[in-house]
Amino acid sequence: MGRAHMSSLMTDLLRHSGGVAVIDGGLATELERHGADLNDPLWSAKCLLTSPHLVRAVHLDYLEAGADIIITASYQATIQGFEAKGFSTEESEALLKKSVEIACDARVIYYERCKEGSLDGNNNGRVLKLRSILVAASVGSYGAYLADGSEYSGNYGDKITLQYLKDFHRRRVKILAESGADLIAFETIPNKIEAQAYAELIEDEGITIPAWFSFNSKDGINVVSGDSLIECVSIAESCKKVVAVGINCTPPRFIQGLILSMKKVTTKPILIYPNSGESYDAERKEWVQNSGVSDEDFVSYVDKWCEVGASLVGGCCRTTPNTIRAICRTLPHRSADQSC
Ligand SMILES: C[S+](C)CC[C@H](N)C(=O)O
Ligand SMILES: N[C@@H](CCS)C(=O)O
Ligand SMILES: [Zn+2]
Repeated sequence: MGRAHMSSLMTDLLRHSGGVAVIDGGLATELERHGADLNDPLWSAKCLLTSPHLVRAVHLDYLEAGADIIITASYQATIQGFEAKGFSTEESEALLKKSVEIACDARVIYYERCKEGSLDGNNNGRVLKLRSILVAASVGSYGAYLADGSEYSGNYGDKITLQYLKDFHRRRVKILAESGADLIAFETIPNKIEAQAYAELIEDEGITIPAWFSFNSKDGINVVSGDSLIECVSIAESCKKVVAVGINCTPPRFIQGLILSMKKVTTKPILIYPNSGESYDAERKEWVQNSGVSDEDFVSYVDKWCEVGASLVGGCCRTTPNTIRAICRTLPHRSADQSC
């Protein structure tokens, strides 16, 4: 894929979707809501082994809720993590590819349903609209691999160098880039060193699909490690293969201020997919109940986010297909053709 084509992937999607594209909601927590047990070092990637059909069904639910981009179940899928479970390197690489295949299968099924749905005219509230859909291959941070909630602290210690992080992610990123995904979603990036590692890696390895960089924050000012958001976003800004930059898995109340900060240093499309605002107990691998916002409250922010500069909006952990459906309904250019 040439450079021009890389940047046109996102501009074309935004043009087709009327200026704002919709990202899916939390995949992992939706799998959990359907009964999956994620209390495992692989977290959601465990479902690639135990319940691929459920992963596909959840991708489909998000497409039928109106998402234009679905994110694969590879957030915590690493070759090192699979090998620790006894899989060979080849098997581990195949599991990474499988995460993308499942999402691509869901897209094919969705397009078939669109054709059938437009024939029988009864969509039961589902969005069945032939449109551009992108599959984003998730890459969670080194902290996610540690499976101790480190992606909410970003404190890796002095031993974890830039070179270490590049080597940790290298093979996984190459496999995902060649798996048929449309782009790579570097998500929940907790610190500057990991952003730098990704930026160098995609250049050094000649990665041929575009990427987005998405950071998380717990104070509405900096990224979770305390590193400057401005410096983190500047790394993304200087990387030509990065076609969007933004924030995910962060409470909705912080988002508006974070968009305004990012706008000072980026001209790239800004993406926003906050969590429900609930907090995560990393030791118990459980969410602290009743600490978040309702779908209505979440959606009440969306217009403002778009007004101040967000071009891609969705949800992260503990948001559901209902959240995504509500986001689509609130976007004026989409509501008219929701039930095609
Ligand atoms: C974004 S957090 C909720 C992801 C889960 C974490 N890496 C864990 O394994 O507990
Ligand atoms: N996209 C990820 C979560 C990132 S915090 C997933 O739901 O698996
Ligand atoms: Zn999340």
